Amino acid sequence: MLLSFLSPLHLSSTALIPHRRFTSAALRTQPPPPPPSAPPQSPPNSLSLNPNNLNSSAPPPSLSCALQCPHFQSCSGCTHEYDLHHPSVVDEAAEFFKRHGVFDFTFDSCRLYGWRCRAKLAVRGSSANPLIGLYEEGTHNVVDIPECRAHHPNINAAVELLRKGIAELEVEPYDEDLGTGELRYVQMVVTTHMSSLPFSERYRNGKVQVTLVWNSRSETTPNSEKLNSLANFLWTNGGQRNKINLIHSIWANFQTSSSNIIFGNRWRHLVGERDFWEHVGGIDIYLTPSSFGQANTRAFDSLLRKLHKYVPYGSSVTDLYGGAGVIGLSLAVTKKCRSVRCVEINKESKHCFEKTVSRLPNVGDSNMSWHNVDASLEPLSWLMGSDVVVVDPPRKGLDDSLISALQSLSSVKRKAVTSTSSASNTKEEKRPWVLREREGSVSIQGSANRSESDLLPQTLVYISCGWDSFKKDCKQLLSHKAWHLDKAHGFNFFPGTESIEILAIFKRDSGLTPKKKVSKIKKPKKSSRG
Ligand SMILES: C[S@@+](CC[C@H](N)C(=O)[O-])C[C@H]1O[C@@H](n2cnc3c(N)ncnc32)[C@H](O)[C@@H]1O
Repeated sequence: MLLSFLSPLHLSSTALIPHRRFTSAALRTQPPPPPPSAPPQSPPNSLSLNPNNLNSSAPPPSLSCALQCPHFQSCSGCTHEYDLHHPSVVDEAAEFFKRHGVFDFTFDSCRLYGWRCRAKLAVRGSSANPLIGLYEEGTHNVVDIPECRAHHPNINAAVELLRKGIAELEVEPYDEDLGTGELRYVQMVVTTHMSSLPFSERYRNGKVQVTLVWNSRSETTPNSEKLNSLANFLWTNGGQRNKINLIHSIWANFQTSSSNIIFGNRWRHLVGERDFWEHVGGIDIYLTPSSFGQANTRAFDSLLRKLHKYVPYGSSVTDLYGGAGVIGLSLAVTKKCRSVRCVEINKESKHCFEKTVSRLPNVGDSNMSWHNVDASLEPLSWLMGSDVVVVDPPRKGLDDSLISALQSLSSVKRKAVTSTSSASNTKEEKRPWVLREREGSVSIQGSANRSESDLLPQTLVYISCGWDSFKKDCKQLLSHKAWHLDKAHGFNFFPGTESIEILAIFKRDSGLTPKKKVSKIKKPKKSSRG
């Protein structure tokens, strides 16, 4: 049997193995959790860590930053119950960066509760008693998590509405062993972008886009009537005409495969607003239910705002592993970039890129493009022509070919590369992968027309969700003396776990041994008195 543990931690379309839990049952005290609609405040946000103090004896667990979730022992989502504001990997990270010359690593503890704006949940059990949640660790038993402390409160509210709908309409949850039943999974994604509300009320009033993963090939199969009834139930009882006004829209995804892949290829918009917008990094971004999206909207916004500080105005930026180009486009607007090229393997993101560009303010001068390309093929051609390269790879880290290209930049003979570069050579192109790439590209020409093909990146921005792969990649980049680490920051993207998001800024070394400065010996001034 295929192992498939559904974990909320990461965002692939397959289920993942949950983290091992490190906790002492004896430490578990049970004060009643505060109501989900009023999450307690996070502690002060940005902590500057002094690595010299990090080994002092650990303070006793404090309830002020404790998870206090009734599902903690059974659900596989969270692995840590105490000190949510300071996962222990932060201390290791501070030490690591200190060893590599960065002494002012900071960690932003972000929002500790109600932070998850994107969740994929399995639906099992029976129509009279549906279970909607994650797998118990090491099993395929789904645990109901109605009071999850990580979920945005409106995800929990939408799950409760779904539970009622399943019972009332006698919708059959999926049976993994038999392959029978109707509803397999549900994805809930919250948008907090409601410009009609004052900023302080937007997060709390987030609306939920619901995707029902239905066990049939398409909307024409006999059981699709039940799907429409369930969508109508949710919309009537939680849509914009209802006073609860909780649901943004309802989509269906059709999946009959017996594998552990959550989504099939067929998506249908059923009811509510089709367009889904969020606001991060100073821009409105467009997402479809099938797009990659960060689960922790607020923490991602903090990371982007920090990142803006390291990109000079008017830069030329390449955004590798760029998804729908959120990072690149956010820089295009806030830093008035001359050019932004986004490189992404998933062609589904192209539409989101185009829609996002359509709402960007004041980017008249900027050339912006999106390319449906594997970043590991011909990576040098994407590095050339930019001052700043941003990489935001999946958890496994950078592809080897990209690391080699980054290591070799100093020795690149500019002319030789630009003449063969797929990004710059438009004449008589015969290479099939380049031709395919052009077909999958979108290009928005601004008025900036300076030739940039001979630029070499001076700054590398590495955004990482995989601490182990980051350490490995970082050591490789530093070992060739091609780059040095300049700054590093951590963000609490997944409170309750040992995963943190890293923003690291590397600067390129020329590869030349610096010439010794000839010190000018000042002649002593002659005293006017002789
Ligand atoms: C962590 S996500 C980051 C997405 C985007 N930067 C964002 O914040 O929305 C990693 C992205 O890399 C893409 N990806 C994975 N392997 C790739 C490759 N070899 N070449 C280009 N993109 C790739 C994935 O499809 C995914 O969209």
